[in-house]
Amino acid sequence: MNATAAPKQRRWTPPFAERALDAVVRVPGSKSQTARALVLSAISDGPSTIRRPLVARDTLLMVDALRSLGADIDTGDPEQWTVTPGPLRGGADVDCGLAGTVMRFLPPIAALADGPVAFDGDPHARKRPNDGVIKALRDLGVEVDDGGTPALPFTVNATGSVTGGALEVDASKTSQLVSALLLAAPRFERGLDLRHTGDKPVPSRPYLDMVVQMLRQAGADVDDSEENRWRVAPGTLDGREWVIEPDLQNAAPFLCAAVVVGGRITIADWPTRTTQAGDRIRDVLTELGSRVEWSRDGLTVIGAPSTLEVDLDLADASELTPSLAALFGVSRGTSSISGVAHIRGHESDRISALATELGKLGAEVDEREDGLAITGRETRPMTWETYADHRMAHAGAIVGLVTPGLALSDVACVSKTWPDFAEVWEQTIRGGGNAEEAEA
Ligand SMILES: O=C(O)C1=C[C@@H](OP(=O)(O)O)[C@@H](O)[C@H](O)C1
Ligand SMILES: C=C(OP(=O)(O)O)C(=O)O
Repeated sequence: MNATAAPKQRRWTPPFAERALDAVVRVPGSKSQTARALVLSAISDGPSTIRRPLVARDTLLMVDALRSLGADIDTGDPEQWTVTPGPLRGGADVDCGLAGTVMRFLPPIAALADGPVAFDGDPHARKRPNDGVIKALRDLGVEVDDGGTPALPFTVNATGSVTGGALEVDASKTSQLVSALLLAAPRFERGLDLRHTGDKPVPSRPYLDMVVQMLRQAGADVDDSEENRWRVAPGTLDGREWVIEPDLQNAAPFLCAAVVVGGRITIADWPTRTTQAGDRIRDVLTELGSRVEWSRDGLTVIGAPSTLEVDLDLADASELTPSLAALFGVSRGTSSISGVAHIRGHESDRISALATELGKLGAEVDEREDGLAITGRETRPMTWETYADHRMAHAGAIVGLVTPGLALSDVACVSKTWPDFAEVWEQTIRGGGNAEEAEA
């Protein structure tokens, strides 16, 4: 199977949970850290290594794209990739798949190449918002040909350099616009003085701490002391060793499973300090009444099915929405999620997709512009549509724990960030998890 091609659909019946859970789960590396490490390594002055990278469709698409732009990337060892930068060349065709990180992070890098770079992706990727990136590049003096529609497909007509300087953007649809510009900024002749001037706040803020931290680790001079303003000095970046943390967003469905079914789930190697937005799940599950404990192995959640009544603003951790909405859809009580209007532009319109599927399941759902209120009711057998969205598949797996006769229309979409998700989920629910296997 070609790991970067759009996956062929596979129907899946997730396991029904027969007993309380007791498992240690090892989740693969952070998508967001792997993407940033790849980009920074490709524009550094020397070679880098990336330890424990995420090996999945999104990051392999990033690898392919950076190779076509001139980097030499060795992915032969899945535990450690090496990146040797080369001059950025034009003439490349970049396949973004459905990866927001590729479609946003790479156009500003492509603008530094010595010729045109064309971008396209999966059918739904053409619907994801990218007007911010295109407008920002034009405001920086880079010519972009989008055929009149500011979304994929488009071509960045690069000429080898970007002047940079002061720039205002509206990043309220996606934080990735800010991350994208900051990643390329050290290579702009005058660096970048970037301001978010939109009426609404930038969502998913922890990802901006992540990009600033990683830029500094690579030797960049970044000033983020003023709210909604980031200043990056021009300069070179150092090649280095990156160590990627486990992906906490991908851990979330497993932790939610402990609450739905009862029992304990440990996620191995949970970082004690992190900029990952998914770390928020610890506080959320504590607020929901679960026990959350650190141990030598990692982070353990001890859950029990109970009535859930919370109102969560998930603006900073919006990718948790599908798993938590699924949890609310199979629990007693009414809970709500707000602050996530922008996830209508994620891999699917997640608010509408969740409202539709949870409604079919039997839950009472109030779909709002920026979230959902959900009251769990008795569930009924159904086909849970996944909309080519990995996190909708995670949500379907959660509701399947207590819904006999539920099948997912497609589980292959999980290849975006974790090709083995379904197998690990089955092992975990049936007993054991995957940690011993990973260590063997
Ligand atoms: O920078 C990143 O790595 C990401 C930022 C977030 O994007 P949004 O700001 O669009 O939510 C997040 O949802 C996405 O999965 C990864
Ligand atoms: C929003 C997501 O991804 P992307 O990086 O494609 O925006 C996600 O993984 O939930």
